[in-house]
Amino acid sequence: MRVHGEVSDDEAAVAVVGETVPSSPPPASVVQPLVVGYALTKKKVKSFLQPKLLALARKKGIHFVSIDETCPLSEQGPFDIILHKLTSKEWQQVLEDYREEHPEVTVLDPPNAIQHLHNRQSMLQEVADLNLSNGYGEVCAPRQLVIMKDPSSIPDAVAKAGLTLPLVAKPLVADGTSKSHELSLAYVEASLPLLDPPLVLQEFVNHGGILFKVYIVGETIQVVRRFSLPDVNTYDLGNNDGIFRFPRVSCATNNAEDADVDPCIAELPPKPLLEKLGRELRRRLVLRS
Ligand SMILES: Nc1ncnc2c1ncn2[C@@H]1O[C@H](COP(=O)(O)OP(=O)(O)OP(=O)(O)O)[C@@H](O)[C@H]1O
Ligand SMILES: O=P(O)(O)O[C@H]1[C@H](O)[C@@H](O)[C@H](OP(=O)(O)O)[C@@H](OP(=O)(O)O)[C@H]1O
Repeated sequence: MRVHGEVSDDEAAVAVVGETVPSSPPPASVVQPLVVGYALTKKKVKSFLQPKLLALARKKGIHFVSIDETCPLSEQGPFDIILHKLTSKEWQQVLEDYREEHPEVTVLDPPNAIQHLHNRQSMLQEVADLNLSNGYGEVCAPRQLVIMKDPSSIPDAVAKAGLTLPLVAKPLVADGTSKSHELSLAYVEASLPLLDPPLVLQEFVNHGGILFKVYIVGETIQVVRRFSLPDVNTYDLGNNDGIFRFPRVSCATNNAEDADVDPCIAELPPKPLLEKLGRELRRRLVLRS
């Protein structure tokens, strides 16, 4: 990387989304901007590269440049970092080739590391294998089962695996599409053949209707409180046929920061536990951030 550390407002380079990188070297007294090339879907550009973030980046001397996927990557840049979230096989290959040619550029994250995260089975297996507990608490994954096809086989598969209803069903592939974020809930066995494989089935875990979403970048941890599915009781179990679908249960608009909930439920998870979780997951998943 060419530049580390912050620059003052006066020194900061002007970052414009989609702007090309200046090729002539700056005077020695001017700090070079950190150039982040980004290859993101339109949806992600809209949600992520918001004016507030761009203004902050500008202050810090970080320069975002749009990558044109239709042109050779090596002819673009130079970049310090490539930030990407595209899933095609061709793009993964382009990135792998680029990484070999440009080991000095940080690719966030390397395609082979992300493979794990495109599949909920492999992603959650890492959590299940963590076996993490310290003086502050414990991290576990709900019991789960993968169904690849044939919805009519689900009741038998569930019985064989010893999973207890109700079950949540999540698409196996987590590729950033709206469909991949859909969640289904089945209370009774007769509803299970209505599900749509390939999917991961998980035991429903009562958690007081509040979820903590943990964002980790390097050593920085940010936890937010969101509304979630309410607890299930025995009445629900006997009175809900069919499949209940939830598109975005704990999305940003379901903010529960100021909700009037039992402090025992709303209390944030202990930081030392989250620090250990972040470190362990990063190591196991070979992720950079
Ligand atoms: N096993 C479970 N028991 C009870 N509720 C669950 C369970 N798994 C997920 N949920 C609920 O479903 C929501 C979506 O879960 P999912 O695992 O799809 O999260 P996610 O992929 O991290 O979602 P996103 O990144 O889209 O916010 C959670 O926010 C939570 O409210
Ligand atoms: O807004 P929060 O609560 O942080 O939830 C995010 C999800 O965790 C991400 O998985 C979404 O990104 P993808 O849709 O690319 O997976 C991401 O999608 P977005 O970038 O389109 O907003 C968000 O839904």
